[in-house]
Amino acid sequence: MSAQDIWVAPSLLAADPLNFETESKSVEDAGADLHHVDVMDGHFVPNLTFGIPFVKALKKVSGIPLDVHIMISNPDEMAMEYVKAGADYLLFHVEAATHAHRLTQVIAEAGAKPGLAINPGTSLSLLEPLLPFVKMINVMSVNPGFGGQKFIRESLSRISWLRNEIEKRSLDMRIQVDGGVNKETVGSVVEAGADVLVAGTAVYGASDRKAAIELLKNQNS
Ligand SMILES: O=C(CO)[C@H](O)[C@H](O)COP(=O)(O)O
Ligand SMILES: [Co+2]
Repeated sequence: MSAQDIWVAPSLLAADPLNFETESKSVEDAGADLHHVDVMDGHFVPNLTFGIPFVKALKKVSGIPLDVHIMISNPDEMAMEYVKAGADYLLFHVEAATHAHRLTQVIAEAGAKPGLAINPGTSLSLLEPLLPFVKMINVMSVNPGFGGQKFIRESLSRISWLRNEIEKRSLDMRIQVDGGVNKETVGSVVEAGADVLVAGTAVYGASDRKAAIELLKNQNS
C-alpha cells in the first residue's frame, strides 16, 4: 500500500493536556490525517478522559477530520451527542451497543461516518453482519483504557481476516489499528492490511512529530 493510502491518526490521549489546541495544530502541521479522540467513561473502561464539550471545542479549531472513538457503556444513548459535537467518524464498541445495526444507521443519517471498535478478546464474528453498514473498523491491538501499552501480536491475524472480508465483499471501508503502533510494529500492521494507524505515544511522544508521522506512513513503501 502506498504512503498516500495510509492515514495517520495521532491520539490526543498522549498530548499535553494543558495545551490541546497547540498540540493538535502541531500534528496537523506535521501531516496528520485525522485527530483520534479517545472518549473514556470510567465505566466501560477504567479511565476517564474527554467528553462532548471537548469534541465540540476541538471541532472549532481543527483543520482535519475528527475520528472519535467512544469507549462508553451507553453508545445507544450518547452517540448522537458526539455527532452533533462534530465527530466526522464515530466509532462505538461492538461490545457496548445494544442495537449496533440501528446505531450505525442513526449515525449515518445524522451525517457522520459510522464505525465499530472491537476489543482483542471479542470474536470477529460479531462484526460480520455489520460490515456493510460502516466506513471504519477499529481493531484494538491493546485492551482499551490506556495509552502506551504493548501491541498484542495476535491482532495481526484479525486485521488480515478483516482485509480479506473487505476484498471478498467489495466493501468501502478502512481498517484502523489502535494501540502500540510504533516503528517496531507498523510494518507488520500495514502488511496485515490496516490503512489507518492510530498512534498516540509514537507521535505525541516523539521529539520530531513530522518525522514520526512520515516514518509511519512510509515504512512500507
Ligand atoms: O484507544 C486507545 C486506548 O484505549 C488509544 O487510542 C491507544 O491506546 C493509542 O495510544 P498508544 O498509541 O499510545 O498505544
Ligand atoms: Co483509541
